[in-house]
Amino acid sequence: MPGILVAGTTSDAGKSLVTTGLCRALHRRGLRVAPFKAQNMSNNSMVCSDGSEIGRAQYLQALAAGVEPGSLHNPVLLKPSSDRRSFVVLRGRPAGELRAGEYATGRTALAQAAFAAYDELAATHDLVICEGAGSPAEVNLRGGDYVNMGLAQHGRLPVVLVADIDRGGALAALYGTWGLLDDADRALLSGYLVNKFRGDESVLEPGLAELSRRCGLPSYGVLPWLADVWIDSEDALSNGRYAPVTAEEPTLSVAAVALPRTSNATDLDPLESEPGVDVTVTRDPRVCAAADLLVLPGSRATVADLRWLRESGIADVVRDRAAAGRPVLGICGGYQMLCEGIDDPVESGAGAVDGLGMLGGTVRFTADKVLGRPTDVWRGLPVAGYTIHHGRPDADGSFPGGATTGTVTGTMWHGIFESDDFRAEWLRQVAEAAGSPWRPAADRPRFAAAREAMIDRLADALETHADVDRMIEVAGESR
Ligand SMILES: NC(=O)CC[C@H](N)C(=O)O
Repeated sequence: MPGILVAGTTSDAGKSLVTTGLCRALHRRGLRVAPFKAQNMSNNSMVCSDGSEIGRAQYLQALAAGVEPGSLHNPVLLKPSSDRRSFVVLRGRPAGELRAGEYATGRTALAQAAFAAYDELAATHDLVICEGAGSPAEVNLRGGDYVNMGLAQHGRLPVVLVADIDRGGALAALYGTWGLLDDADRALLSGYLVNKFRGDESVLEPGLAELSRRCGLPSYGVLPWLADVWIDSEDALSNGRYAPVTAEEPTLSVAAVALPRTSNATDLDPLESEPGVDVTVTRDPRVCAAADLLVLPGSRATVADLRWLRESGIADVVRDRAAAGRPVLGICGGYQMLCEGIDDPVESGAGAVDGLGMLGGTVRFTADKVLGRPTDVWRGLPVAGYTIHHGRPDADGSFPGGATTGTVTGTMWHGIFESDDFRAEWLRQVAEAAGSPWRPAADRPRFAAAREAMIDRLADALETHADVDRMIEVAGESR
């Protein structure tokens, strides 16, 4: 059965967006389509209904494709805990660690599992839309590659190269990618797609014509810059991802700490989606002190990030805020940091260390990983979340998945702010405690509906600006 590989000339070229949009566009055309990413390196993950853990982006792509998300869609997930070490999730379950030097040697088993997952998807769908990682032109990594050209060769997949024209150098990046591949890999390139374009397309046209003339690759189209499309990202929390609040309305300011090993940064998306709530991702203690709400997000390295928090001066801000009755929220790793003590022979191997002591009890890390999708009712409002952690605090349940003492709250659950009524009511209380005039608007957008609409806008953009027919056609010729 056919497939296609969406590869990027750089990280962040928009592969995930294109893959998501294609999944929806082909699903709308009545095709049985599935997303696939052989290996994702990300700390933004999600728990599927069968308890397996995959990248957030692939989870969303499966929803866009109208299929139940599962570990087949992202068989290998590497969760970096330092620059030289990653936790391995294989077919949705923890499978040890990988160190930087082992990338060439320790990955044969991962490649086999990834190819087997692709074959299974390909056998049961009309079309598999594969997303590459980074750039396929990293020829130094080509030997053990199973996510870019290695996968393309395995499945004989035609490749669509996506280039980000917003950052500049898109033509050179496309030409350079074409030029660096060996003949066998180059033969699989089927065309390119220019992404994030703003301005007059007729100015770009001669550049594309020259590029096509030189490398013989056709253009699949030019996708415009889509300002109002955000997506469950695989990348770490980064400043500038969130649009500032511009209206002359009361605002609730939220400072989210950019921990070095932030995990599940997507927890902030529903807060950002709330009209009048202004989320700033920061490492500045002054911004953390001034905000109405301070959020410590999840972390893939709780003890190391707690040390960083102390060194940054933000731990002092947390203490001052708690003493002054100003709101603080810790999510998962952030909650663990707020507890009295942490006993961690697993993630950091540090043993017993002091926490910030804002919430009670000791967090105990165990080798087995908690993966779940719990639900609760808080003040009559339904709350749903998901759990991905080794460390278990003594949560007293005074808050879903956690505890509240005064204005300091912790939860082990990710994704809880996607529960619309709960989000509004909790933020209303935060605004009151912080002395902010912000109140939730009656006609607030529902988060899941907003995300669905975004997926549809992506599909519309592809149908309008890209040659989707030709992509289906070349995919059909792949085997
Ligand atoms: N998702 C998280 O924040 C995980 C917290 C911590 N690293 C743990 O495994 O327990």
